[in-house]
Amino acid sequence: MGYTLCVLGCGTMGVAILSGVLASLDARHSFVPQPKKWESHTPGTVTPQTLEDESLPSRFIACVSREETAKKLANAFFSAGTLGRNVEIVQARNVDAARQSNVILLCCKPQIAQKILSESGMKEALDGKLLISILAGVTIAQLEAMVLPSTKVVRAMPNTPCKIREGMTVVSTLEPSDESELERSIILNIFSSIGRCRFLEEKHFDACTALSGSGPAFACIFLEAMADGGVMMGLPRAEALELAAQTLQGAARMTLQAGTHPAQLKDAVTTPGGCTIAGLLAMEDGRVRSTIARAIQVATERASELGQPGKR
Ligand SMILES: NC(=O)C1=CN([C@@H]2O[C@H](COP(=O)(O)OP(=O)(O)OC[C@H]3O[C@@H](n4cnc5c(N)ncnc54)[C@H](OP(=O)(O)O)[C@@H]3O)[C@@H](O)[C@H]2O)C=CC1
Ligand SMILES: O=C(O)[C@@H]1CCC=N1
Repeated sequence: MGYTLCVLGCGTMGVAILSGVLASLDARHSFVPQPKKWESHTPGTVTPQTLEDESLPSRFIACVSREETAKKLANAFFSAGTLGRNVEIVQARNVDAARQSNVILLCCKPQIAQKILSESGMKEALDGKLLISILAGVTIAQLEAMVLPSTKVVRAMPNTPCKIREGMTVVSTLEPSDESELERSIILNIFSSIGRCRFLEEKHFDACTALSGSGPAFACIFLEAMADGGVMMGLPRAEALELAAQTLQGAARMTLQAGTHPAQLKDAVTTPGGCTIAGLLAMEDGRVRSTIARAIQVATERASELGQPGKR
């Protein structure tokens, strides 16, 4: 049982998603399976058990255009050592790969989508299938214009931490229908196995692209700057990075797990007349909040241009 998952354009994000999904399947299968209870099953109906089986990938195809990239991918997945779940790496054979697959994850650069989706035979290869696009700025309407009406197009905006199963993915909302039950399950199985996943209306996608898609880069600037400060004050570089990274992770987890508001967290650290308030005032003097918020604004505006041929 299980379906074939094809990654069309398997670069940084394709590898991150596939690696995370393979690791999650390994984790799932490392448990000793419990004997399943017999349950009545009317043919044609979808029980939770069959839904689960059908919504898990069991075969993986990764597509690239260059031989050099294919070789790099083979090494990456070989060294990942996933429990015998091989990834078939194909070069310049997108249509054939899509034909053999049930779910297609479009992970190429936004400007390559038109070229890949208009390859001879691609429309037919995608007929009746689920196409999940992670492309920044390319809308569902634009993608639907490139495929047959029978292809179900969904957008997702993941981020690089998917690779270690700490990702954040936003998926475009699905209209409730019988078919969307299995699609929802497939999408959730992919993205919630590699981090957090939530559905949001497509109108929010450019903002999500900037905030969580680009966000790891912004967070790394903050992380590096904190570590630099520690180095300036004499801490060894490696320890300074460890302290900064774990501190950011701790603060983020307190917000996510305990639901504590960041302002409350900040106030709890800030002893009156102490060193934290001295540091906070220095940050405010540097307009750190508006700088960070403006970065998200500018990145959102740029994301909206990435689907427009004249502005890429
Ligand atoms: N990077 C990120 O953090 C995020 C990126 N995104 C989105 O994900 C998409 C991919 O980004 P990213 O992974 O960084 O990009 P990469 O450049 O790393 O990956 C693109 C991949 O597409 C392949 N490719 C190019 N042309 C073709 C073709 N004709 N047929 C098949 N494969 C092809 C390339 O292979 P080859 O080298 O062989 O050409 C490469 O492996 C973008 O649309 C981006 O907007 C979304 C969220 C986060
Ligand atoms: O920089 C970009 O365009 C992509 C989209 C989100 C993260 N990287």
